[in-house]
Amino acid sequence: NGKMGCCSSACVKRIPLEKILLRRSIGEGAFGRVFLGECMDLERRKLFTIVAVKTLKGNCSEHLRRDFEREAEFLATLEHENIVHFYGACTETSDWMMVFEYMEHGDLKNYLRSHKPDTAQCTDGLLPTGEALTKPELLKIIVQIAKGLRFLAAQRFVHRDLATRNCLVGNGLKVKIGDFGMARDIYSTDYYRVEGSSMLPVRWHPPESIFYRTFTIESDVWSFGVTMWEVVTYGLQPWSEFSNSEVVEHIKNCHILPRPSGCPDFIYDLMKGCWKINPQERYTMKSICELLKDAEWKQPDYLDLV
Ligand SMILES: CC(C)(C)c1ccc(C(=O)Nc2cc(-c3ccccc3)nn2-c2ccccc2)cc1
Repeated sequence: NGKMGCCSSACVKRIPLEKILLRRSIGEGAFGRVFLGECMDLERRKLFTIVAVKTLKGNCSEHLRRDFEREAEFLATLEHENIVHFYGACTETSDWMMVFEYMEHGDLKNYLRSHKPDTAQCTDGLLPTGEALTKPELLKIIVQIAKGLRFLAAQRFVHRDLATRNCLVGNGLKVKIGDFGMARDIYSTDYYRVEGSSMLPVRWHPPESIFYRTFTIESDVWSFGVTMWEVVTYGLQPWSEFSNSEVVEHIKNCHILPRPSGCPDFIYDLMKGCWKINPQERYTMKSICELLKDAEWKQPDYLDLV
């Protein structure tokens, strides 16, 4: 089900079943469930580690199991502070388990939506669960996703589904790219079932991915631009005024998302650099990280009242 890349020599750490304690379900999807749990003897000097455990339903096909194995092998090779850490797998029972680091605040899309400034809050009736995120904090989130994606690009890994729904938030506003394959269940409106093929997140895809089904490091850069737009708007739906089929038309006509109110020009210029129609003209994640390095959110808020 996932799209993790080629199998690698890295062996996956085998975690014995008796070391894993599942506490409560934190996610339910078509292909399995995710639990909050504890894992013994995972880290030195620690009796147990709080973990997120993704289970793969026991009755799934042999093909899915092979997929699962390959994904686990590949995940084990990716180590970066902005990529969700994968500890290992347990295949002793019919329900296989993948053990990940636990990110306390869940997915970034939900986190942004529940930390919006008051003004925009009352529209959807959601009560703020915490303080609104400040502009400098939004920039800090964008920088962390950029570093994670730069690392994946350096590993020649094409993600194909970068979006805030597939990023996770931990304590201290730690943000990492990673997910449990639940996005199509939890955020089904982000996906469009194109004729006969799988569900595609067309609002995050460049023209070449939608029309030629090519996915590259450069198409991930386009998705990063849309992900920045999501962060700056505290989790708005891109092209929310259009249906999926209208969005496909829009992208075909080279329309790009408008500058969100309050978004500084230097951030919107970065987005536009990710949305060049010619993939080769788009910024690289390396150049984006450079440009973000010395940037702060200088734009005072009152400017977006004009
Ligand atoms: C950022 C890293 C490299 C850590 C990464 C990259 C890709 C995925 C991924 O591909 N997720 C993913 C999608 C689906 C998926 C479900 C249903 C339909 C279509 C796709 N499953 N998974 C999944 C499978 C096993 C473990 C966890 C996640 C995750 C992290």
